[in-house]
Amino acid sequence: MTTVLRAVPKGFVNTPAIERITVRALRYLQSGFSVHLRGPAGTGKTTLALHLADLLNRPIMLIFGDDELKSSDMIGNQTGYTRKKVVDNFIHSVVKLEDSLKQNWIDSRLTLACREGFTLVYDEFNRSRPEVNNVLLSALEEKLLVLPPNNSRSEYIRVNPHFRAIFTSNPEEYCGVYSTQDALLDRLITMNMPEPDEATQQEILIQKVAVTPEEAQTIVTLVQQFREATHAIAPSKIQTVARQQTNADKASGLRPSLMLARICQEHNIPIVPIDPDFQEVCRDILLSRAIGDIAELESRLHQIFDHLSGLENDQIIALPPREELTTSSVPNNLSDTEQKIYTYIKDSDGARVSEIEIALGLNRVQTTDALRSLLRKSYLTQQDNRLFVVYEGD
Ligand SMILES: Nc1ncnc2c1ncn2[C@@H]1O[C@H](COP(=O)(O)OP(=O)(O)OP(=O)(O)O)[C@@H](O)[C@H]1O
Repeated sequence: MTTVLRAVPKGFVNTPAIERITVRALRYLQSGFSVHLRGPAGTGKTTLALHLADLLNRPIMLIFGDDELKSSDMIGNQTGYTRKKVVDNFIHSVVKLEDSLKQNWIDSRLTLACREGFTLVYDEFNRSRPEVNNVLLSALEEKLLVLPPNNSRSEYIRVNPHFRAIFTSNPEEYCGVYSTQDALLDRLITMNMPEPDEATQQEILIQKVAVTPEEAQTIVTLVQQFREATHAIAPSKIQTVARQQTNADKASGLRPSLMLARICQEHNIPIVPIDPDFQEVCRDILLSRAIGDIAELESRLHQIFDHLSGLENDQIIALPPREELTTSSVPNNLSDTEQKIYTYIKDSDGARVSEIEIALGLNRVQTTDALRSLLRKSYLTQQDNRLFVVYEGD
């Protein structure tokens, strides 16, 4: 069954940068041209395509590009037939049978959109085989959609003047993407959608996930810095086969930023770079998206946590030598677990989360809860993945 979308895309965030591209695209569509939004994964192409389609105020037909897509999925096909049988038994001894078969044609999405003047959104159209997209050539240029030969109906339909098409695509070096025929590209106005600027990404996080502007800034900056750091790790390495195996390093930072913001927001995880829970979510979301040695990536990420917490080497509050310590007592407002952890870290001159767990026989939840509380009360600080006691008088 063909579904016609009438829904208004929810939560579309407009910023000056998005507004500029929207206005340009709308101009081209209003002048009767089809628009093609091209750019890396996660830059907001599909969201903008649906927003533009909504602004055109016509029903929307949505097609997703796919290697398995066939021409018949685009234009339609003959499904089954109607059989008419007339039995003439006026004279009982003579039986006359008249049998006729009529095949039924069912319009598919492109045909319906062309016939009715709907807006077609063809998402990631270059994931379909190029020959499948050939049917679009005459529809876009001559405004005729050619149908398979059939005796009972016209072999083409005139494209309704309200018909518009909005295409989106990822760059050709992406896995599973075909190069687009020049003839099709020549009929479209292609607009490159770069990575949204930081202000746009922050605004999307604030409006979609309801994080504060400071939290949005922390997330967007962290993701951005991590992407820059991992691109810088070993450019030569990234040219290798490994690069072709994943699209992650080519994708925008917007999607991981949205994931981070949503998870932290929904699970009350403080969006602060020194928080152990926040760091774990960051590790889960970011490390798998980068290429390179996992230990090196992790160390880069921790440098960024330190940097954003103001704990970079040159900014770290120097811990005084032990003999100069002004107090060795344990603060008295701590829970039992916090006291144990505090004492252990103090006695061992700093420790990693995993060392604390093993030494004190605690599980991850107990440890991170206590560490969060100690960090919040400013009894601990973090440097290069290790926790240290902050002594009175520092
Ligand atoms: N202007 C916007 N307003 C609200 N959300 C947005 C906006 N732009 C992008 N997003 C959000 O960012 C994420 C990625 O956007 P989208 O899916 O449109 O990107 P895309 O470029 O089509 O990605 P892909 O190439 O992987 O399909 C989505 O969660 C989307 O909701």
